[in-house]
Formats: sequence, C-alpha cells, structure tokens
Amino acid sequence: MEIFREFCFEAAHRLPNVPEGHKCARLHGHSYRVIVHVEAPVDPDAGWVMDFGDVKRVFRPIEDQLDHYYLNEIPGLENPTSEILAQWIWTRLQPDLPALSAVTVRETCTSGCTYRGM
Ligand SMILES: Nc1nc2c(c(=O)[nH]1)N=C([C@H](O)[C@H](O)COP(=O)(O)OP(=O)(O)OP(=O)(O)O)CN2
Ligand SMILES: [Zn+2]
Repeated sequence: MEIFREFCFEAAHRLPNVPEGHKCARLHGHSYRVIVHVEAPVDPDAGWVMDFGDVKRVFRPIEDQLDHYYLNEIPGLENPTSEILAQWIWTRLQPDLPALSAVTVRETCTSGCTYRGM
C-alpha cells in the first residue's frame, strides 16, 4: 500500500542554465507543492502504513531549509529545476524514511516531476 502526505512552501529561484532569453532565467517565485509517498504493508494492528504525522515530522527540517529561501543559494540547488529539487529532497528524506517510494515536486498547477530514487 502506498500513502502520501502533501506539503507546501514558498521559494524564489532562477534557472541559470536555460537558453538566453528564457523566462526562467529571471528571478521568480513559486508556491511549491511536495508530495511524499511511502510504500509498505498496512500494519494489521494500527491499520495504517505509517502515521501521516510521522511523515510530517520527518519532512519538517527539510521544509525549514526551503521555505521562503532563494533556492539557488542552497548547496546542491544552484540549478534548482523541479528534477534537481526532487532528488535533493529524496537524498535528505530517505535516511529517516526508508519506506520512501516517491517524491513529487509541483512548481505550478500544471508542471512538476516525480522521482522514485533512480
Ligand atoms: N523540465 C523542467 N522544465 C522547466 C522547469 C523545470 O524545473 N523542469 N522549470 C521551469 C520554470 O521554473 C517555470 O517557472 C515553470 O515552468 P512553466 O510550466 O513553463 O510555468 P508557467 O506557469 O510559466 O507556464 P505557462 O502555462 O506557460 O504560464 C520551466 N521549465
Ligand atoms: Zn520557476
């Protein structure tokens, strides 16, 4: 069974490697949405895969590093595409959440990516 918990944070970024004249080279911001997926058997006593509250607790320090920051200034996020951000989050989340199965990053209502660890 797979569960998910969704998080929101605000951040600014620019994409330094886009072609000249690309709109994303300019400083702009997003209301990012991150969906953390966890896959494991349902515990027969608890009746759940894991407590959503525990997912929230593990994600909190990561959110604190991102919320209301300029992402380009964060080590590892010098080119903060959705893809690189999803991998960055996975790397920091997975050690404390071994059943992590996917990290989805949505930059806008219509754009985003899902990383499954490869
Ligand atoms: N594969 C990727 N493509 C783009 C990324 C990315 O991270 N990965 N990022 C951007 C920009 O950050 C941009 O802000 C978001 O892209 P876009 O979907 O074009 O957003 P808009 O809201 O401007 O879309 P419109 O429908 O054109 O208004 C670009 N590409
Ligand atoms: Zn953007």
